[in-house]
Amino acid sequence: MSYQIAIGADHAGFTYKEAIKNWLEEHNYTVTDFGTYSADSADYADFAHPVASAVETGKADRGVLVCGSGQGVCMTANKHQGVRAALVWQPEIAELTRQHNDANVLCLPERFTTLADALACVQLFLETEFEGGRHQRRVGKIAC
Ligand SMILES: O=C(CO)[C@H](O)[C@H](O)[C@H](O)COP(=O)(O)O
Repeated sequence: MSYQIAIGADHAGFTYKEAIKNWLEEHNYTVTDFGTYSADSADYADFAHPVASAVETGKADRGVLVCGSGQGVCMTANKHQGVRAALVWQPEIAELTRQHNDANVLCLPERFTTLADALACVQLFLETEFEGGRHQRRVGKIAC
């Protein structure tokens, strides 16, 4: 069965969201695109909540969100139970947040990272395994 990815962005993340969607589809992921669907000004929470809900309810295996700084989508997604949304701007951080934090939603800042780095982050986020062990204990302490 194909891996399900929920994706979303505001206007400031629209260009990278489109490029990431194309990359995911070229690599045989199944993508649900929650918008936005143009570069017109929009509110990041309107797209981050549906993506996070899809991960929270198991309708998506992972989520990818993009806004200008990555902050607004990340704050919004982390309001959802079971969602561990990580703000990531370079590939090494993408790898670490999978290995150490078992992140299930990737938040990217279009205004502060290159598209090449953003795509590398997506690839590492999807292909890197959680290490468990001491990190499992710590992740277990996040929920309150
Ligand atoms: O949520 C954000 C900041 O925390 C995002 O970067 C938004 O994309 C940004 O605030 C949008 O700004 P704009 O001036 O309305 O384009």
